[in-house]
Amino acid sequence: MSIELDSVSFAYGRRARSILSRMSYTVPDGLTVLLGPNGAGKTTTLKLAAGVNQPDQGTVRLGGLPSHSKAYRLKVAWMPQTITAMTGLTAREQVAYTGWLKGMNRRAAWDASAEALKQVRMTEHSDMKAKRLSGGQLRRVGVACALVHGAEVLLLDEPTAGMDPTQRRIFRDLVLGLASREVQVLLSTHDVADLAEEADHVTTLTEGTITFSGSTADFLAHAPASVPEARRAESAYSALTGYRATR
Ligand SMILES: Nc1ncnc2c1ncn2[C@@H]1O[C@H](COP(=O)(O)OP(=O)(O)OP(=O)(O)O)[C@@H](O)[C@H]1O
Repeated sequence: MSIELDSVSFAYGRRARSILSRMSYTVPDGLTVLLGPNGAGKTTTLKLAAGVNQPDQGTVRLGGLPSHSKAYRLKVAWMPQTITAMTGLTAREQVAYTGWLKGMNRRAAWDASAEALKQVRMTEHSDMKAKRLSGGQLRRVGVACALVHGAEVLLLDEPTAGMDPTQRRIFRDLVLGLASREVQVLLSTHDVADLAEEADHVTTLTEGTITFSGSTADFLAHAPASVPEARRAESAYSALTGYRATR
């Protein structure tokens, strides 16, 4: 079962220009990296896929469930670009609270919170006030919030932005582990080197248009044969979009 955007159009406001026009896209299985430059429409696409925003035209569905339904939102978890630490709450309380908001009872949310924090390797910080966590730690709490209610699809918006190389590595291993446990993951980034080579699929978005969606092998095949292995993802991205990759 996959999220399907069917001929979706979206503008921020009635008179605003359309950010997406008749976009059709099926989120692939496994781990997909959504690549695109600043302003390409990655966040907009993820918010539509999460049911946070509704399309002006077209439909967003998961196995027949429309994205405005509660059942849809229970199957899908979205991690926004900015995670807000809740004043006064510990990391564990913040994650449990998110589970409770998703409809879990208090006990289940409390237990699931510990499990989700374990998955993101934050157990030792679970009793720290969320406000006192570092940016990278707070992002991991954000992932735990996305994991807490056992969603089938995780939509992660620029989850590695602002992380140092060590945190990036921890995060990369975490995401790879999640996707291998049969959770569908769609992760946006403008850092091509991030995960593109380890992902199962790559989708590129340029000015609101999907310019490529396919297997990672097919994506990398767009790099000229002469390009060294370490630069293949960046080169394939430039060949497909005309944009230089950023780091
Ligand atoms: N709330 C908003 N109101 C009006 N316009 C918006 C709003 N959010 C985004 N936009 C516009 O929509 C377009 C796509 O933005 P979006 O955030 O989806 O891109 P993105 O690919 O996620 O970019 P970034 O990598 O910078 O996060 C941009 O032109 C942006 O200015």
